[in-house]
Amino acid sequence: MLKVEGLTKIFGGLRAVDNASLEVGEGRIVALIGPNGAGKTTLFASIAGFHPIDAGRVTFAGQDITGWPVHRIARAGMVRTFQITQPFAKLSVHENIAVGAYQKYPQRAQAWEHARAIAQQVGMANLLDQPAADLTVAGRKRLELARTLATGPKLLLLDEVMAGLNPSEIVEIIGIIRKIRDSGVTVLLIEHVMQAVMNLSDFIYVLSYGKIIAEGAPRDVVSNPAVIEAYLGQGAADRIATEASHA
Ligand SMILES: Nc1ncnc2c1ncn2[C@@H]1O[C@H](COP(=O)(O)OP(=O)(O)OP(=O)(O)O)[C@@H](O)[C@H]1O
Repeated sequence: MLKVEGLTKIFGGLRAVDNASLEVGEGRIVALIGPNGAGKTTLFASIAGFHPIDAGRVTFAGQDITGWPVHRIARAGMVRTFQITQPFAKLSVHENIAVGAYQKYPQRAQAWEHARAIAQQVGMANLLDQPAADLTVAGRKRLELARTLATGPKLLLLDEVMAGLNPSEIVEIIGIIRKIRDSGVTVLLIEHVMQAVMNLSDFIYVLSYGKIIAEGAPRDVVSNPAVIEAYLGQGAADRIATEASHA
């Protein structure tokens, strides 16, 4: 479904993403993890057309989409969420979701009904009439998810949709994301909540200083010494192994 080859994005002198390659197969949930500032959001934005890239190629659903503008990529079926959610505060939850739904259903009545179905899918059916401004953090995260989902994507790029949620809210959103995948939408997600990453992902890529330093099944990736070093600093993998042998 998505293939990224050798993507590089430079800001000034900084290689925020450095020759990164990844693939997301149809129907999968793939995670992109890495320490703060590793370049995850930049990679997402570059894939989805928000930044011009300095090198590399992005292929989506069989088409070379490198250099396409955001709206054309979105129309082709790839949409992203934002870490900082910006709903239309004065509009209701229903209206906010309908804004996304219009891209798929130009007729008002259909968009309205589709928005209702999406609200149901993300557990917001009882909040339809609330102004977005009144939502909790968890509610705003769901609304962001709903707005993008309402556009009818083939591939959803989710940027830290669990940040700021409490443990029970995380469990709920894990269930929602799994259901979204089961409904036929492929998912690529950036996430710091490891419980969720381990629980949800079929495959993980690890980014550090702009480079993909590891990839594989969740269990293999978290025990990879290069990944432990990237998160905890140089020598950490050895220290953990030594402590484990003394335990
Ligand atoms: N528009 C920009 N202009 C200049 N530098 C940028 C820009 N956007 C990001 N950067 C820099 O690129 C690097 C990667 O940032 P990015 O936000 O992609 O990391 P991240 O892995 O998503 O981090 P986090 O997990 O904290 O969200 C950082 O050093 C950041 O300061």
